[in-house]
Amino acid sequence: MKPTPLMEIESLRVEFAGSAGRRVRAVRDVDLTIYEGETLGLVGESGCGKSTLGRAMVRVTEPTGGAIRYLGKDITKLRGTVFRKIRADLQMVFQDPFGSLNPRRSIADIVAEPLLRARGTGKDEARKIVDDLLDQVGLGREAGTRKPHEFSGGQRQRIGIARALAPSPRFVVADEPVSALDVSIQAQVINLLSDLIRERGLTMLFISHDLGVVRHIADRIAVMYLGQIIEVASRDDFFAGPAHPYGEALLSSVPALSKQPRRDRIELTGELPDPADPPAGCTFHTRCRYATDVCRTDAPVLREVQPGREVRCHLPLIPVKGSTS
Ligand SMILES: Nc1ncnc2c1ncn2[C@@H]1O[C@H](COP(=O)(O)OP(=O)(O)OP(=O)(O)O)[C@@H](O)[C@H]1O
Repeated sequence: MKPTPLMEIESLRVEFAGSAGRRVRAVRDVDLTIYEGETLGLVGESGCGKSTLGRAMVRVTEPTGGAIRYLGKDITKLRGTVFRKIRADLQMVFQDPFGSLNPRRSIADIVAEPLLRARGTGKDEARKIVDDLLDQVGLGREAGTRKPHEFSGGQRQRIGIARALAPSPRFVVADEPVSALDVSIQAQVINLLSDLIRERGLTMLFISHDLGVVRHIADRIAVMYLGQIIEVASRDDFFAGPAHPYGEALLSSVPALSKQPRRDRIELTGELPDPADPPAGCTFHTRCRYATDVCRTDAPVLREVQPGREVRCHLPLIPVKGSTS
């Protein structure tokens, strides 16, 4: 059966005013499709634009240009009640559960809030939904009467997840949901998210700089570099060998995941260039060990090199379909 696109991002741009009148192009003409029921892992170094893209998809951050189609409908210009209804379908789990929970309110009120606001659910029904959710995320309904400071980091992230799921969303952006947690707790929260994704048929954008975490949860991987998507592949294809030199370097830097012998590991040298002033040609050429003249002058486009596999590179590291060379 052909997968149904749930979110289709077209030429999406997000720009911020930087210092000295410069414009930070955090998301640059991104095209990306997320299919119903899948978890897409979005990876890349800090500052490459992952959070901005995720936040723009659910319009926590307003895009500067381009389209975000949710079930075929562009939601970038929607306002008022029409948007509020759709907004309930699109939720976010944040990295820092403590920072995103109001310390003075009870857990039941915190979890119920998006349900009452976005769906207009009655108080009694909301209470029942909240109780069930607190059970489902493993805290137990008794947790509803307590306050955020009474919980550990992992428990607070469970509260954050319950709150995001309260309005029964179809699409969830999880932005580094386990990076603030101890490694021993990370696996528990990832397992919980995986169970909830399966039980509820959720579609998810899972943002992380940690490839080890992404490998446990994502069906497909999208790699971002300086505001652009530079590779999209199934999880198995990506971990078997990325097609973009940047993905290769990222994977090579995680010894436990890399298939390369130690002596062949590739080091990613140099800083991420300034997003307000990206290099000409391929933006990765300044750090790429394979770069040739064309990479310094011509910007590559994101193209399908094998079925289901896209790469933005003049010299991909895998055979290109239809190529005779
Ligand atoms: N509100 C803002 N105003 C100005 N610049 C911003 C703003 N938000 C993000 N940026 C800049 O946009 C670029 C992308 O940031 P973003 O947080 O999306 O990256 P990221 O890949 O999610 O990194 P991290 O994992 O560190 O959050 C960075 O250069 C960042 O400094």
